[in-house]
Amino acid sequence: MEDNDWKLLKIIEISMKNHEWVPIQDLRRKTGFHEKEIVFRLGRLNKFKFTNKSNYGYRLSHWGYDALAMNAFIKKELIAGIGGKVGVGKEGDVYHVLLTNHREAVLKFHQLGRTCFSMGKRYREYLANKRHISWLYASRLTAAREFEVLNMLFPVVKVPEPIEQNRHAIIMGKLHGEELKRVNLLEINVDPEEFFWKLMVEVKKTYKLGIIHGDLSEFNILIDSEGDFVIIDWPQAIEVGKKGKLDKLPFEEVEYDEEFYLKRDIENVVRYFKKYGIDKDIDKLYNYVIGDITSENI
Ligand SMILES: Nc1ncnc2c1ncn2[C@@H]1O[C@H](COP(=O)(O)OP(=O)(O)OP(=O)(O)O)[C@@H](O)[C@H]1O
Ligand SMILES: [Mg+2]
Ligand SMILES: [Mg+2]
Repeated sequence: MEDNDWKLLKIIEISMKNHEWVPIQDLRRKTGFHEKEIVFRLGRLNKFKFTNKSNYGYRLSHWGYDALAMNAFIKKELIAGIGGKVGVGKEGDVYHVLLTNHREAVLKFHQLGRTCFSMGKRYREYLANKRHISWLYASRLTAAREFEVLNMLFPVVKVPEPIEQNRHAIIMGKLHGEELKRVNLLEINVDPEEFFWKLMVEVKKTYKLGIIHGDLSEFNILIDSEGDFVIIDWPQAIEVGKKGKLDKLPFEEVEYDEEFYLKRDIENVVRYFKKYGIDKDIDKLYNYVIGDITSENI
C-alpha cells in the first residue's frame, strides 16, 4: 500500500456518508487522480479485499475499515506488532498487540449488531441526523462509547487501561488471565467468598461513578493466576440517571430500567458463585450496591 492507496481508501470511507456505493467519477474528482491511476489503485484495493465493487461503484469492506484503523495506530507509532486472536473461537475480534513502548496490550475491533447497547444523548442526537447510518458509523460509535466508559472508570474501577481509540478499534491494557468462566478459583487458591465481595465492591464503585455494566457475567471478568482481575466489555454500559436506550439497528429509543439491568448483573455473578456453595440475596446485594448499607449481614 502506498500513500495514494491510503488516500483513496480514506476518500471512499468519507464518501460512504452519502453513498452506499461510491461512483468512480466521484473518486476521480475527490482524489484528483487520473483515470488510469484510479483504475489501478481501485484494482489493488479490491485485490486486498479492502473494498467491494458493484455496478454502482465501490464501498469500503470490513477489512478495509480494519486496515484504516490499524494504519492510524501504526502512523502514530503506537503499535509495533500484531499477534493472534485472543480467546480462540471468540466472536469478538480481539488481538494481542505489542506497543512500541514494549508493552503488551489488546486491540478490540467493534462490530455492530452482536450485543445491544445504550448511548448518551450526544450520540442519539448525532444518529437522529443520520438517516442512512451504516455499520461503519455504528461500530465506530460503540468503540468510542466503550473507550469513553473505560476512561470514566479507570483507574478507580478494575478495568483495562484505555490506551487509544481509532474508528471502530480500541487498544487497551492486557490482563494475562482467563475468563472467570474457565477458571476454578480453588485451583488458583482464591477464596470464592472473598472474591465474590471483591467483585461486588467493583460493581458498587462503578455505580458510584454513575455506570451500570449491563452485560456482567463470568464471561466478562478476567482473572489471572494471582487472583488479580479486571471487568471487560463495556460498550453497552448504562449511565445512571440518563433516560432512553438505544438498541440494535435502527437505533430505536426505548425506555430502560436501571434497577433491572443492575439486578441482572448482580444475579449473573451470584449464579456463577452458586457452584462454590455461595448463595446471596439479590435484593440485599442491590441495596448494598446502590446504598450505604454494609456487606456484614448479607
Ligand atoms: N483487556 C483484555 N485483556 C485480555 N484479554 C481480553 C481483554 N479484553 C478482551 N479480552 C479477551 O477477548 C474476549 C472478547 O472481549 P470482549 O468481551 O470485550 O468482546 P466482545 O466482542 O464484546 O465479546 P462478547 O461476544 O463476549 O460480547 C474476552 O472474553 C477476553 O478473552
Ligand atoms: Mg464479552
Ligand atoms: Mg460484549
